[in-house]
Amino acid sequence: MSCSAAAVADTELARRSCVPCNSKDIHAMSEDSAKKLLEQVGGWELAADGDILKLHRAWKVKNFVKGLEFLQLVAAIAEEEGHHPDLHLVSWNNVKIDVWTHSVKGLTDNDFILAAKINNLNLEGLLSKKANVQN
Ligand SMILES: C[C@H](O)[C@H](O)[C@H]1CNC2=NC(N)=NC(=O)C2=N1
Repeated sequence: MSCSAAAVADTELARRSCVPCNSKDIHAMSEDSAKKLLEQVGGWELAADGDILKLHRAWKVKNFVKGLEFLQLVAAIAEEEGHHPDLHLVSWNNVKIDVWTHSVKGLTDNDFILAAKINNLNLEGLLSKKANVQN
């Protein structure tokens, strides 16, 4: 059985746990570091919000209720990890998620760990078949 490099890397990040964001040792990473880590979280892109770098991904879901189910799954991971993304359900069937570390106004490993864990969710039955290339 073959497995893509991205899928393997996703799993490595997904096995890690987020660390508390209020530590003094936590700093926003450079854009170059973020670009390197981005290769390990398929489907996510970097988005600059003013000076703040964020991770962004969008999915098209079957309907509004399936979108809410999706967000509940993400919320459970966020609570487990103590790291919380910005969640959007837009125009009834578009789930959009931004992940960033509020305390440092930028990206940390926590954001990539969370993105990898979101990528590992089983979204069977939730996504629109037409519009999603990945997951
Ligand atoms: C104490 C605790 O780690 C912090 O309040 C957390 C909670 N969740 C968080 N989530 C995100 N995305 N960024 C934060 O800075 C953050 N802070």
